[in-house]
Amino acid sequence: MMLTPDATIRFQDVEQVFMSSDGTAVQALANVNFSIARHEFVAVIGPSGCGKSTLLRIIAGLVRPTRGSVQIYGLPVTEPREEIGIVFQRPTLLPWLNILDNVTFPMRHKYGRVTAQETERARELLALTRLEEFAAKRPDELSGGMQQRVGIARALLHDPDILLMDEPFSALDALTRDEMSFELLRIWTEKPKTVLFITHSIPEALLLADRILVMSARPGAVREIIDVGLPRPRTLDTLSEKRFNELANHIRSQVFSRPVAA
Ligand SMILES: Nc1ncnc2c1ncn2[C@@H]1O[C@H](COP(=O)(O)OP(=O)(O)OP(=O)(O)O)[C@@H](O)[C@H]1O
Repeated sequence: MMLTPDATIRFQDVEQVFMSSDGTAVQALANVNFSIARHEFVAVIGPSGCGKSTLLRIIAGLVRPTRGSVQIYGLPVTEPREEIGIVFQRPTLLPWLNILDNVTFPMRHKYGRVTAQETERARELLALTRLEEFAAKRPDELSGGMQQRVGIARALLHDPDILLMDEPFSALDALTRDEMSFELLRIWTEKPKTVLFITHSIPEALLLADRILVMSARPGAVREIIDVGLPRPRTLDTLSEKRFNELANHIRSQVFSRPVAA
């Protein structure tokens, strides 16, 4: 077995079977193998229901795989871990708290209090996500894109080394979505992290990721791992590069074509 010494996240022969409410077994993942290196940005793309969120929830320690193992820094995942931050599709902010208190809320929830240092850090993160002027506002005074940035600031508060993002921009309009992608790249460059980013958007995956994991339809398995290899920093010009379009076409054919029957 080849060891990847610098692997931050490692899936080995992972299989996931769920029991659905009517008692039938649903195989969500079959034989998933891959590794993510430290501070690598990996996007996951694949048909609806192929197990992308399940993959993320296994890394987060929220689901135990039926078979196989997942390791973070060489240790099996047995429960949620401190070094992980998660950003979901919608940020679920608390409407009665202002933006600053929403960012520090996980600390208050977990430890019953927020230290001056954490508040200071939350302010820094609001600056990083370009929201410093909105610290005292309530969530409903912010646009969808701004609320999503609050969700990102909140996930970064405990300075996680690993960031798991489950379609974080899918509820946003196309322009805001592009803007958020560049914003995320800027944050990731300033504060490098290992990122697993689930998306349905091929351009988004190409713009952001070092590698793209293309999954096959349920039961989900890794169909192909693509080295994006587009130069960084990525800009709007990246979208019109020849390689960008070639890769986009290739991924499209992978996601939409059915596997050949054995
Ligand atoms: N807790 C659960 N109990 C039963 N079935 C589940 C559970 N979680 C997920 N599944 C099933 O596992 C399969 C994979 O679900 P998952 O949400 O991981 O897919 P996905 O690729 O993220 O989908 P989408 O792109 O539509 O968000 C689906 O068929 C889903 O119904």
